[in-house]
Amino acid sequence: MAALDELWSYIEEQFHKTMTPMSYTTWIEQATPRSLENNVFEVQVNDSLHKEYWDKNLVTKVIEFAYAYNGIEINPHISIRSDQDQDPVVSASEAAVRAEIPRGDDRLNSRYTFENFIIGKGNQMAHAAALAVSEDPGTLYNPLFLYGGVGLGKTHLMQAIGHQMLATNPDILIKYVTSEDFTNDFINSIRNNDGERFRNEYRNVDLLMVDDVQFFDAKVGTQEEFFHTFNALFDKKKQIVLTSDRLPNEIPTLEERLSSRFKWGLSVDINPPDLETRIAILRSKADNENISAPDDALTYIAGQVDSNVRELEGALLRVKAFAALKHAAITSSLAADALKSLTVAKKDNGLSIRQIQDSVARYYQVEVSDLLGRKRVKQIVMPRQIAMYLAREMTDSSLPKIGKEFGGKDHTTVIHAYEKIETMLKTDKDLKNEVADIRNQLKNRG
Ligand SMILES: Nc1ncnc2c1ncn2[C@@H]1O[C@H](COP(=O)(O)OP(=O)(O)OP(=O)(O)O)[C@@H](O)[C@H]1O
Repeated sequence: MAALDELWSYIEEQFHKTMTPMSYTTWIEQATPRSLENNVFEVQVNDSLHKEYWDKNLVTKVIEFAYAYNGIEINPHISIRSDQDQDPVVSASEAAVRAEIPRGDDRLNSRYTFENFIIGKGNQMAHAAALAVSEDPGTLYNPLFLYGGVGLGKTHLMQAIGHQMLATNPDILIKYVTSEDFTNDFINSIRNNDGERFRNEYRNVDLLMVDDVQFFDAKVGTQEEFFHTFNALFDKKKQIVLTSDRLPNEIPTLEERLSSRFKWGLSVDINPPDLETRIAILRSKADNENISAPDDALTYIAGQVDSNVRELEGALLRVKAFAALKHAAITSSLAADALKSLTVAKKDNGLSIRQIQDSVARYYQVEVSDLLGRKRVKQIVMPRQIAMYLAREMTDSSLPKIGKEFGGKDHTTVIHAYEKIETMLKTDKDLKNEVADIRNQLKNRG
């Protein structure tokens, strides 16, 4: 093991000297050396994209470094770690010294940099793809197509590519537009009879970023114009980055020739962040904005908003404003007060936590007192977590209230139960059916 650790330290040191801090964080810090036997050097990485990058760009260097270190020729073998040994949530800014980023295109948001992007399970592949593109634009993945739900960081990652490319070479030309801007520019160019200026503006850039291509106008030849823009840039090996809320072939108004081109490069999705990542995002946001908030308050907020980072950030700002109004420090109970109206949703009227506990206990043939107790046997832990999950899903109760009604448990216990069941429901069909049964029983209660 010692030989492995020492070799890895040496390799890390060499990469540290030669890579940008952000690349080092993404490619090296997120990799784990596993073994060194018969000169086969096993390294584990997060996903197929990291593996591809390693195989293409880093393996040869590792061989060279190892040879320089002890004169032995090793054979690196890069494998993808399984889901269980994932090591998510990397705060990029922790490890990376903030790169000197010159002022870029005025339309770029200065906050949307790689340094400000928190990497977690849902976005690590998209992040790695974006970083790879910024290091090697126009060749590796062209176009890069980022897709996923609302407010999950697609625009942020896309603009981070722009910032990073400008940081590497301030002379490059970049352009960021939404698909609607493109349409308007095109229509205006026809109206003003200056098609040439329009074409110059779009076809002479090194990086073209088009946000929200699901809104591409189906009329007035816009898509035809974009088709020619795309071809012109692609032929010159200029990088194109696109975002959308879904895959190209799922956009009904998108012409087939565009949709097929959009798939030429790499399409990568961004999924909602898990609890740990949400807390890390809030912590980074709080630090950046000098908001003093204890961990449990951030955990509480992260438990309330789970599928949209923009709303998550909004919730933090709301708590901050509420604290200022009350002249009070931020705590988890203040956060609960501030966010009360967020949790009052369209939920089943009049359903109590007690009714949920009764139904779940009956369904799994356990005692309600077991659900409220602290026994850790599997036959009880699962129904208890399911009951907490349903209490969160089907009532307006706050997390602390749910915790209290489950025998005085902490709200973090409720959040963990919720997250666990939510994750399991994605893959476990039996559990899905059971939870659906209980929901139906509760809905049809007489
Ligand atoms: N992983 C992350 N780390 C830090 N901030 C993030 C992260 N993901 C999203 N954000 C922040 O969340 C907000 C919304 O992100 P963004 O606008 O990029 O989302 P989007 O996916 O493009 O949304 P839309 O579908 O509405 O276009 C931004 O303020 C962004 O900085």
